[in-house]
Amino acid sequence: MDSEKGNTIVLPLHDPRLERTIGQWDKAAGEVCEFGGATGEAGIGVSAGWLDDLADALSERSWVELDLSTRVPNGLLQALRDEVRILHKTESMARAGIGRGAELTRDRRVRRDKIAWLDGVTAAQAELFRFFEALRLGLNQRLYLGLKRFEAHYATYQPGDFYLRHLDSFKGRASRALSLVLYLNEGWGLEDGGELRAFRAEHDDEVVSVMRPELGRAILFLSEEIPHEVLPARRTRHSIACWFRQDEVPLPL
Ligand SMILES: O=C(O)CCC(=O)C(=O)O
Ligand SMILES: [Fe+2]
Repeated sequence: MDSEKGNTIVLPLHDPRLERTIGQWDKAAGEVCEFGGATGEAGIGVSAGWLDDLADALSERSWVELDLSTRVPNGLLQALRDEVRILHKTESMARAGIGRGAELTRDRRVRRDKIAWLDGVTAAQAELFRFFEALRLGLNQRLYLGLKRFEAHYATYQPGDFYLRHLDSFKGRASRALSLVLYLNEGWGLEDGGELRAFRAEHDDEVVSVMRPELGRAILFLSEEIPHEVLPARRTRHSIACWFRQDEVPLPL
């Protein structure tokens, strides 16, 4: 049992901006749209060519930076940002831990963010989950990762909050295989800090990517390969972290 999940609050938001997003997935997808939405009515902006590019980048260097603002409708990004803001303002987010279940520890020396798990119930989350599912299926076909499911949480870092260098998964656990972080902050400047720094590999100090957590930007990386850290934020910083997992039932990290 994941004690963190008990703190999730679901807000039944109706957001008219989302209605405009139906059909925009197709537009964003370009010529080929591989997967329909769960109900079949809305195509998703995940084209075969784009999946090929992602798979190539992941197999060559284990990470890839993405600008999802050209693929994910802007109304959806804004609706997700509004959800996390409401969760934060209503103090509905719980202090994040490290590990799971019996191994869960909340060590403020390591990470200071607050989180709320997504359950896909609001319209915005349901749409985002269709996008994650299309990614899962498309990358499984190309990389044989055996991704069985995904889990995702909102995270909020307040000024001064950080997350020290870590791996999202330990080798051989067959749990979290692929990490995706999607950022939800408009007008994030260099002076705002809070960058994600990704390193080449364990025991390697070479920085391979520095991400400013701007709305719609995202990074995808192999959970067991790429150590990363969140530098101290100087402004409230919102994001969604998603992990594609190889286990059918939740196991510790
Ligand atoms: O928010 C980020 O940039 C990364 C967060 C992270 O590394 C994590 O939650 O495991
Ligand atoms: Fe991480």
